[in-house]
Amino acid sequence: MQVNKALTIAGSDSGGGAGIQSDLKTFQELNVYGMSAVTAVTAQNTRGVHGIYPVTAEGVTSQLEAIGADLRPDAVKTGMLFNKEIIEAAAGAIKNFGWNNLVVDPVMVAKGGSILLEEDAAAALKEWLIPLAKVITPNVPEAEVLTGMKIDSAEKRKKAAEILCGIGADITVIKGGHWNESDLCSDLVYDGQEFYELDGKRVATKNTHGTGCTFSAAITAELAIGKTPKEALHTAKQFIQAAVEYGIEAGSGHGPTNHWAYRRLGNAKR
Ligand SMILES: Nc1ncnc2c1ncn2[C@@H]1O[C@H](COP(=O)(O)OP(=O)(O)O)[C@@H](O)[C@H]1O
Ligand SMILES: Cc1ncc(COP(=O)(O)OP(=O)(O)O)c(N)n1
Repeated sequence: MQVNKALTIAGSDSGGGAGIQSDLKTFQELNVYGMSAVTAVTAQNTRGVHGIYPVTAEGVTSQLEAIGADLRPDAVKTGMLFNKEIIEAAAGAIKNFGWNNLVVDPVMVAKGGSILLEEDAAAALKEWLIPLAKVITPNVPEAEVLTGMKIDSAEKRKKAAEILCGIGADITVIKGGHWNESDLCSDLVYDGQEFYELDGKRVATKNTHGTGCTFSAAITAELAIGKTPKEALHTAKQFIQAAVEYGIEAGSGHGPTNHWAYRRLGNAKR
């Protein structure tokens, strides 16, 4: 049986709600075979991050070379990369293997405030990784770090998206989870030519652990099966909306999103 394949280059979340665990569950739900290169092991639960154990850059390169030598991912995403050595290793392999169906989720800080990207590594993201990206998916605080501007109005959100496409991303999505728009939770898209919104309803819930990982993994899965970026973004937004609406009550902190809600609700068109 021929299947489409997607690769996540990201950190492990022992709690299962974010990171590679979230990405692989999302790939599976969207009928895509999932592969992973682990960048860091985190000791994490719904209450927060208790420890971070990075993999060496050599270890990351080795995983990527093993995948690249044998399996051909149809799309690739990056999540938590933790430091500039790992960013360089990931960008090098992505370039060498010509993995140009690339989604970059520039993960920086976990809910609860733990640092998932060292401070001096944001420049490496801009220099080495973002120029390779088909889609980049910062939340508002991440877009602020990457652009160096405060985003406190709709105009500034657009300006930031233009700057990020200027750095080299084909498409920038500035996500709306941290953007206070009353009962809306829409994400702004800029494709270098036009702006549009992925419309969503804000769900009043604490169970939002892993929203960004799940959303970017859904985009990656859809690109892997050959959807256009616009189609992939549309489906990913429906996927995350369902995953948040039916968020899972687990643990005493921020529970995870529900990866199977989209399929169980009968939204899957395939
Ligand atoms: N409370 C919510 N209700 C509905 N959608 C949400 C909610 N919070 C986040 N989302 C959606 O989840 C996705 C991830 O957004 P965000 O939470 O901003 O990312 P991150 O997890 O990287 O901080 C976006 O599509 C966003 O609109
Ligand atoms: C291992 C790991 N990777 C990424 C994150 C951040 O995930 P995100 O989807 O932004 O969700 P929150 O942490 O904000 O809930 C993570 N926590 N762990």
